[in-house]
Amino acid sequence: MVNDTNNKRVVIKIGSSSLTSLHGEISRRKLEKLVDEVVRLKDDGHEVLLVSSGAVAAGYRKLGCLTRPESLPEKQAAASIGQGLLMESYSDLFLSHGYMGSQILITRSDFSDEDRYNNARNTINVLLERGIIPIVNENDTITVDRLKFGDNDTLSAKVAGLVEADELIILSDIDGLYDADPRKNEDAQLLDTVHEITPEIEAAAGDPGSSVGTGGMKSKLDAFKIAMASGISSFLGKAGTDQIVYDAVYRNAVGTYFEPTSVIEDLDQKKQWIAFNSGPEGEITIDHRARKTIVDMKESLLPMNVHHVNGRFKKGAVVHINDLTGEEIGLGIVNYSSKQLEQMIGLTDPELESYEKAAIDSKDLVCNLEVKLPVGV
Ligand SMILES: Nc1ncnc2c1ncn2[C@@H]1O[C@H](COP(=O)(O)OP(=O)(O)O)[C@@H](O)[C@H]1O
Ligand SMILES: N[C@@H](CCC(=O)OP(=O)(O)O)C(=O)O
Repeated sequence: MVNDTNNKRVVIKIGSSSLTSLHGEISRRKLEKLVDEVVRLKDDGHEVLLVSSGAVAAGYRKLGCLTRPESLPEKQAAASIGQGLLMESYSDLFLSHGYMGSQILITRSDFSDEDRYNNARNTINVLLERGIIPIVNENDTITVDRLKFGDNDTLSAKVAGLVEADELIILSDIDGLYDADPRKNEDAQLLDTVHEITPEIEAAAGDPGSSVGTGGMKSKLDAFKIAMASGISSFLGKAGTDQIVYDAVYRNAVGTYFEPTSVIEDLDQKKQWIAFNSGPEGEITIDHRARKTIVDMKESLLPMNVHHVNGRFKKGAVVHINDLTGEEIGLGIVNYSSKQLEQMIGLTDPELESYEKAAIDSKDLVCNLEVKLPVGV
């Protein structure tokens, strides 16, 4: 994080429709506008990281497709062309202002492995501290569907958590979050501040607004939930509006501000990784009393509280924790393999004494209540 308290670490996510024309070309004008704003923030001393979509949208035409392709191999081939073109344009524009951009392509599996996750953080920190503008996108060309983040909205929130950003700004083709899908309801009202993403707000979120957008408002809400639980202030506003990014950082912009969750402690880096990035490998079931211990009293889960084990996992794996009704309570990192845990079930207290460690330490345990969203988003 930057040292001067006035200077912020800002993550800006921009969608495909805000960077490209309808005909599958990069819009130099749109890109220039964004770059000008980033440059202004940099000149003010802020650190800026961009999460930029647009690889598929910028490449499909050059691939010979008249419209955005549907098939995965064609989308991936288009991204392979478009990503290079996007980076070329960003680099040119940033260099013309004396700044340097750098490319970072991430897959979901890079984030589900804790070492690679920490490594990504170290690399990005070096770039930010040296004044470079990292430009992140999903590694679309090689990622198979089931391993995709899927949309850059949640990717941007996970990246903001990774680098402990102060602000996450998501730019879209709409000027904020409305209390109803504005395409279906002309009386829909813009919400200027959101403290909690309630079921009513979720019900009002619809699909993408353009033929090139992928996430829609639903994926933006998932992103804001992650940011809020990670203690990051966020903003949703309309790309292309005059100095929207600059004004959002100084809280003068028209749009929707999402406040970090205050009733809940911010998740530390380890818990953020467990909750939002890890790939759980199995399940353990615990009883009602143990649920109280870990959820209400925030204590470690002891081996004697493990009722049932599902799946094969090693010590150090992340597992789902369920109660006896099957409801998920949270996620945690186990200190024992599934085989060891199974052997412990049914042992008496004195027999369990030889196992010195908890089944899951409280520092490695995230409960749904803590993050107020389905864990593992
Ligand atoms: N409650 C809502 N408030 C605002 N926009 C909404 C809402 N529900 C659905 N939308 C639609 O979501 C679109 C933005 O998502 P998307 O098309 O994925 O944008 P982008 O390509 O900028 O990421 C808006 O254009 C709007 O039509
Ligand atoms: N990674 C993809 C974009 C994925 C995505 O979320 O797109 P968008 O909804 O336009 O932000 C690309 O660069 O084409």
